[in-house]
Amino acid sequence: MNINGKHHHTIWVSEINEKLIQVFDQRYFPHKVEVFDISTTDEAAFAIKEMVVRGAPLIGVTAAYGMYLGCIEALTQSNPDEYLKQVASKLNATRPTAVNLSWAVNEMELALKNASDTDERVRVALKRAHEIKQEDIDICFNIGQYGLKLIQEISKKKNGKRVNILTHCNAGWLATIDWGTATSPIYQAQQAGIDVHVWVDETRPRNQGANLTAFELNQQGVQHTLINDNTGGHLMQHGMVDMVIVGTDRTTRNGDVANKIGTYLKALAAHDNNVPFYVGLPSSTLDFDMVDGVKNIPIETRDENEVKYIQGKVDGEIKSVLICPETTPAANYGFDVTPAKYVTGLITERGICEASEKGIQQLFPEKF
Ligand SMILES: CSC[C@@H](O)[C@@H](O)C(=O)COP(=O)(O)O
Repeated sequence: MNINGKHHHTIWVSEINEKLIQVFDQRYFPHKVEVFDISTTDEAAFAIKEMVVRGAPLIGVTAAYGMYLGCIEALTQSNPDEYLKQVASKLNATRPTAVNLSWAVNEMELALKNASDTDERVRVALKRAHEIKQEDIDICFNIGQYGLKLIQEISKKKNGKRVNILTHCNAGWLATIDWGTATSPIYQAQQAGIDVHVWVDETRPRNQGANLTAFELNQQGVQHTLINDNTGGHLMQHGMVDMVIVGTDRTTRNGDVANKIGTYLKALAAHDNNVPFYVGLPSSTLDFDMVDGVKNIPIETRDENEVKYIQGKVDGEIKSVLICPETTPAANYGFDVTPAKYVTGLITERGICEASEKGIQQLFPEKF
């Protein structure tokens, strides 16, 4: 999608140096558009952990390129195989909830199995990382095609009147490579000429809705309104939300959905008000080995200062402001799990299915 009218992906290999991976530094959007350089595996791990890049699919692709950098670093190691294993563990340990991370590292390890020597490994790793990146673009486009049909149906029912969609956090193109998951249907609806408007949850504590989703919708010219995190229920009670679309960091084989903290409360409000609640996801976010997400999905906890301070622009400078007594302790759970029974459907690259083992199996029989 575009920034200031120019098409970009969220991650790319430098045109002048094949050993340099570059990303937008998402810690500073919307105030600054800055590029962050990743030329070592430590920098790749830092970028994921510190949320220079974030969003499950982009975390996965960054880890894939991290493995490629690992293959380059392994060239000068006495035990390259052992070194690469350590790189895989280091990347896997950066963020626990998004399963795309371990999925991508595993895909890279599978591709590297057949490489004959360390030089060959570097070539294979770069090729596979490029493929994973391209696959994500195609997958997100397809999610958009299926999701578009849902928006078209609502638009038709409303005789072309504005379709109001609520989203939480950022499952937009900034969380992927292009298109996004939750936003892909929205962008495609906009391109199809549908009158679409997005309620953007600010998404405390890190405000990915305010900082990222509002930024990217604004850049694409999609009508949107920023709301604080507690507003969705009220809007739903008053018929002001036609559907909810969110992303996910891990969805279990029975359809339980882990996503940014606060998603569960939106699902409860949607359920109580008969508002359809959809989840857009690539199959790399499906954890086919796990059931009972509430019990089993590891939930990331982060630094309490993310809750105690708010980052914003003051007099032209990005600053953090304390919003509570300095000694008040804060809890910072990054994600919650919405049980499958509250999910109307999963929008995947292969179509839309029920959030259940049966529904997922119909689309991905080879995984069962
Ligand atoms: C397509 S992105 C899906 C999810 O990763 C997204 O909704 C989300 O919760 C992102 O959380 P973040 O902590 O910003 O990485």
